[in-house]
Amino acid sequence: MSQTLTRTEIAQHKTKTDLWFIVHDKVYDATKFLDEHPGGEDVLLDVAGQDASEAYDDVGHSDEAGEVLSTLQIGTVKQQSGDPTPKTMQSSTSETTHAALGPSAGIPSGAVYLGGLVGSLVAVGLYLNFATQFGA
Ligand code: HEM
Repeated sequence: MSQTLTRTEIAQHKTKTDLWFIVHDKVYDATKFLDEHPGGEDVLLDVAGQDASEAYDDVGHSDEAGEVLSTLQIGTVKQQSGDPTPKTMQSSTSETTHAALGPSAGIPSGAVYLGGLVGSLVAVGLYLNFATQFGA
């Protein structure tokens, strides 16, 4: 079967008797598989109607699991302009933002060093002045 389904449509199938989810842009109907899942039905209910790609990969499922998964496919995800950006894209964007802020943020270290040096010289000067006056 190769129907294309929107994320909004998929999100409506999130009950024990009607359970879909997405793994890598493919849509699966896991309703019949709920009872058989070696990892239990709760984890599948947790991702019902949602994108389960990360959760599925995190477990390190076997090739056998992948074969079962492929028998449950009912379609693919229809890409829409309002869809959330993939995680990898988001993190690279925020890294760029940090990098852009980096050089302009904070005081240059040279200025801090110079400030410290001037401060020390003033302190030594005051001490010498004091010592000369009072003969310490
Ligand atoms: C229809 C999709 C899925 C299929 C066909 C499937 C299949 C399997 C199979 C065959 C196993 C036994 C171990 C292995 O062969 O890798 C397993 C274990 C497991 N799965 Fe899934 N799985 C699916 C989805 C998920 C999802 C979406 C999650 C997490 C949200 C998940 C979490 C787990 C966990 C926690 C285990 C237990 C591992 C253990 O006890 O060692 N599974 N799954």
